[in-house]
Amino acid sequence: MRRLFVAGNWKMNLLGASAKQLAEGVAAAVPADESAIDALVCPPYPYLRAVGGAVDGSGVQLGAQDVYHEPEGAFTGEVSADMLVDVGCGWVILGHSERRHVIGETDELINKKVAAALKAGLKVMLCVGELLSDREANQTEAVVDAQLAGSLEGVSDADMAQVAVAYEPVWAIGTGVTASKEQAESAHAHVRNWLAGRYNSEVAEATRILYGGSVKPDNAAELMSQPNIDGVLVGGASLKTDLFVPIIEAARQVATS
Ligand SMILES: O=C(CO)COP(=O)(O)O
Repeated sequence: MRRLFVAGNWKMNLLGASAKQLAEGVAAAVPADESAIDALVCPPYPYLRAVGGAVDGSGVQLGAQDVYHEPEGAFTGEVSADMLVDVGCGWVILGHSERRHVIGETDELINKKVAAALKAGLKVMLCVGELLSDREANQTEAVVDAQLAGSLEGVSDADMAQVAVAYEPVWAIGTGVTASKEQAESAHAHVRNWLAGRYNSEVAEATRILYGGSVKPDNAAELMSQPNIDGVLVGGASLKTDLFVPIIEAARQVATS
């Protein structure tokens, strides 16, 4: 049975005081002995330590939004996987559509980052998802397949225990347009099928596939009730305690119903 996973991607939002306050609010909703669900917050790099301190002793895990693949050296502005581990991160988001489409990251670069993160002991939340134009051209599955294949090149069956996939259709991110539960479930089932083909049925069954794209308290339970949707990666609604905590509660309700 896959454990439902609620993750917050704070993107480039908040400042020190508001980040700490939000983290405290989320921590208060997830006790250290939380048994039903997993919860994760991914603040910007400068606030990792403070947010890590605020969630320490709760059931909330800490993650970063990116990493660089080189271990150390003359890479101005970049942050290594060992640095993320050193400041208390357990997870890193990789391949987010904003990094693919705004910053211009390729599957090849994302693949190097995946390898570096896994080598350092970080768990990876690998994001994939199609543009609206891809969906309209009936290319959703081909695009997702290519992203998975490129990003997971060289990642072993055993490594996959440390990887979760987030399906985030780009047209649903920050737009208020959520994929319908049928659209999301269909894409998730496709990803699981891809995992079964590339790896095996055990890996496919065990890997968590999260949905991301305009998740809100009022659509979270419906999405997470789908058989292949194992959680949500939340952007905008993860920035407010009174939106993110109800999504955590929705997950708990689905998990225990
Ligand atoms: O990109 C996302 C999470 O990584 C989703 O963002 P929104 O929830 O703001 O649509």
